[in-house]
Amino acid sequence: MRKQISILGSTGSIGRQTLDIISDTNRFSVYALACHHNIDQLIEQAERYSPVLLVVYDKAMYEPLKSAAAHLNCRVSCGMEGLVEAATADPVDIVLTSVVGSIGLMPTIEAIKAKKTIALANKETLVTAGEIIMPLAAAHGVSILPVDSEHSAIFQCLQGQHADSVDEILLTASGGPFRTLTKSEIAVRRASDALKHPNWAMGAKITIDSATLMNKGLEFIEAKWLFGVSAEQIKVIVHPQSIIHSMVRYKDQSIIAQLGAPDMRVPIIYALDYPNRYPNKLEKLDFFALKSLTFEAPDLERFPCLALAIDSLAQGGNMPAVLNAANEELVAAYLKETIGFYDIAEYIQKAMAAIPKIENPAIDDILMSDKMARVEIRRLLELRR
Ligand SMILES: NC(=O)C1=CN([C@@H]2O[C@H](COP(=O)(O)OP(=O)(O)OC[C@H]3O[C@@H](n4cnc5c(N)ncnc54)[C@H](OP(=O)(O)O)[C@@H]3O)[C@@H](O)[C@H]2O)C=CC1
Ligand SMILES: CC(=O)[C@@H](O)[C@H](O)COP(=O)(O)O
Ligand SMILES: [Mn+2]
Repeated sequence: MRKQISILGSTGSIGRQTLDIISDTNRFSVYALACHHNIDQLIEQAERYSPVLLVVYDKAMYEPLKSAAAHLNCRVSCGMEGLVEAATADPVDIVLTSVVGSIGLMPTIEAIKAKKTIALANKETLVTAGEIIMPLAAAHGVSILPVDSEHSAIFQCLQGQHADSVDEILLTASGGPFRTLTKSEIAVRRASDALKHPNWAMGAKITIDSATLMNKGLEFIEAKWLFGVSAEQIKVIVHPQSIIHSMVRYKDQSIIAQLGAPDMRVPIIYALDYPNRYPNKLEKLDFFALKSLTFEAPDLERFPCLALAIDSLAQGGNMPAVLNAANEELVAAYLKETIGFYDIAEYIQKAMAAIPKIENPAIDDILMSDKMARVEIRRLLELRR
């Protein structure tokens, strides 16, 4: 029986690679495809993959989507209700959450309540509400299968091992495009420079996060919740080649690593077809073509966003949600070239200081904190105009 999959964010980098890799298999049927506003691409995907449901989040695009989909045999929906419908419909087995940003939180929660397997690419979900999501998934007997390459690697390194034999998680980072630059050189780099990731072709937001090392900070928080370790048990190691996708050090000093070419289709299909290893036709990693694998410590002075993310986790409560929402707003501003590289860290810090801390937040507190952080960032950026 083919598994029915809903892809939230099908028009993005992860969504497109997912459709690419599953079209080589006969394991999956596409139940729903969802996007923010790129309905032209959504229609092209629908023509090829024949989903039952198409969703556009932007309500202004609902009528245009309906007209464009008139020749297709599928339902059309919009807004958060549409995303939730895609995430919870009865026939759906797996929900791939590959939207960007904290918008992924509510559909994921509803999918968990509907007992769907979650293939989680959207790291912002666990960053903002990992403390709520993980127990919720456990209570509903739902698996959260990581798609993020490092977390897929760690998950693979943990297979068949006892949780209490883990010493630490070694989370690898490429270091991004500014790894070798001085602070004053980085300070004047623009989004067009930051968008040149050395190893991965990804969406704009995560690519900027890689340049600031916020991506590694978000992944640090994601790892804490996914694998139930303490922050002290997670070490970030800069590994510029992105061949080792992460490692686990065990208490006997054995280290298990997962390696491969930097290709997201590997962790995507691993999550979707877990525990199988689908025999795909992707390029084989050629060890003799690799010059070397190197390692460095992260520099928190040049990349303060990593320290801020770790600090938000130490503060706990709603602070990671505040950090994340502030970062989303600031990355959007950096992409528009209205702020500089180091403004991102500076204003995140300001938002974290301004928003009242909430211990043990409920989902409504998380959503409110997310909103407050965005309002605060917009206010601060308006003031400096
Ligand atoms: N790209 C990668 O290699 C990796 C990505 N991730 C994570 O996966 C997630 C997606 O990243 P990526 O694919 O790069 O991002 P992209 O920017 O390439 O794609 C984002 C996708 O989300 C959709 N989207 C955005 N907002 C909404 C919304 N409100 N409602 C519905 N759909 C929405 C976009 O639709 P539209 O096209 O209409 O704007 C698009 O389909 C992020 O959380 C990222 O951190 C994790 C590891 C690797
Ligand atoms: C492909 C993937 O998982 C990204 O999150 C990637 O890890 C980004 O690279 P760095 O953040 O290590 O630069
Ligand atoms: Mn990653």
